[in-house]
Amino acid sequence: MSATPVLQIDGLAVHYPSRGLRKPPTTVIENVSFEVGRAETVALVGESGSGKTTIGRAVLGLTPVSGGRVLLDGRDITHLTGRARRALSTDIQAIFQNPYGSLNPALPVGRTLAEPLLAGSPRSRGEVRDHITGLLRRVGLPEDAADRYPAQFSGGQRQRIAIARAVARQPRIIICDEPTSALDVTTQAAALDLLSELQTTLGCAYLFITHDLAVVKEFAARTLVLQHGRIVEEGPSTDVCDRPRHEYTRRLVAAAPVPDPVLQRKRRQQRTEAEAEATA
Ligand SMILES: Nc1ncnc2c1ncn2[C@@H]1O[C@H](COP(=O)(O)OP(=O)(O)OP(=O)(O)O)[C@@H](O)[C@H]1O
Repeated sequence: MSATPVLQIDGLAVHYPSRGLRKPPTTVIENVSFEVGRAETVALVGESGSGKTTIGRAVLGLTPVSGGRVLLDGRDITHLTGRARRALSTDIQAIFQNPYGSLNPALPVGRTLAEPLLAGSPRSRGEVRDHITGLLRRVGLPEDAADRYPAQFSGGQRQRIAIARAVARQPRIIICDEPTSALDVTTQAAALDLLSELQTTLGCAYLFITHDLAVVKEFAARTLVLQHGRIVEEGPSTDVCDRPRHEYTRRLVAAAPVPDPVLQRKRRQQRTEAEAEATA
């Protein structure tokens, strides 16, 4: 018997109100269904405006769902609000494109990282401090980073801080909405390596929203292609990237740079390890 997926999206629909009183709401997502397994990375690609971010926001409870269900470990979380929704932050986290906007500039990094920890079970100051030091080490930042402010870090370092915050309470799944697209190529590769490593050690799943097929192929086991709010193609990332069926993926593949084979091998190895641990 196969294990319950971490995330199940079943017939999801999202409508936004249209401008103008007489106009019916605009359908942005229609009848979208997919699953994400434990320690699995599923990529969500599609042209701008196809609804990728809206799906991520619906999972995070930031956008109201007008139809269908969102299940976390088999539990229906579609319409949870208030305290019940906040309690889910242990299990679902997000990393967004812009590390500049997603960290509070007025708080030292240590305080930002302490927030999710303090929101969980009670801990002493010493325990929190130790945990923060461990998190910073894990994402490759020095201990004294805790006392500095976001403005004192580079874009790549800030994204590492955002990743540290997302993994602080070992969530079941992280919604990654173009987490590397604001970074240069080297920093992007380092951030993806970090996410892979964390998946191997922590076993968290990723729903990875991106426009970058090279990233998809290296990082995600499966890929969903979205167009006008519907899934138009889905399968193992190698199939979607090597034998694209849809016009959008064909165009993307034609425009994608040739991926680095060494990096690809490393990512495949990490994925296999994470999957083996998840099924052990
Ligand atoms: N708050 C909102 N109110 C009304 N319409 C919205 C709102 N947010 C998004 N939309 C519309 O929903 C559609 C999907 O937007 P979404 O941001 O999910 O697309 P996307 O695939 O993530 O695009 P991109 O790749 O450019 O980030 C777009 O047509 C957008 O204009």
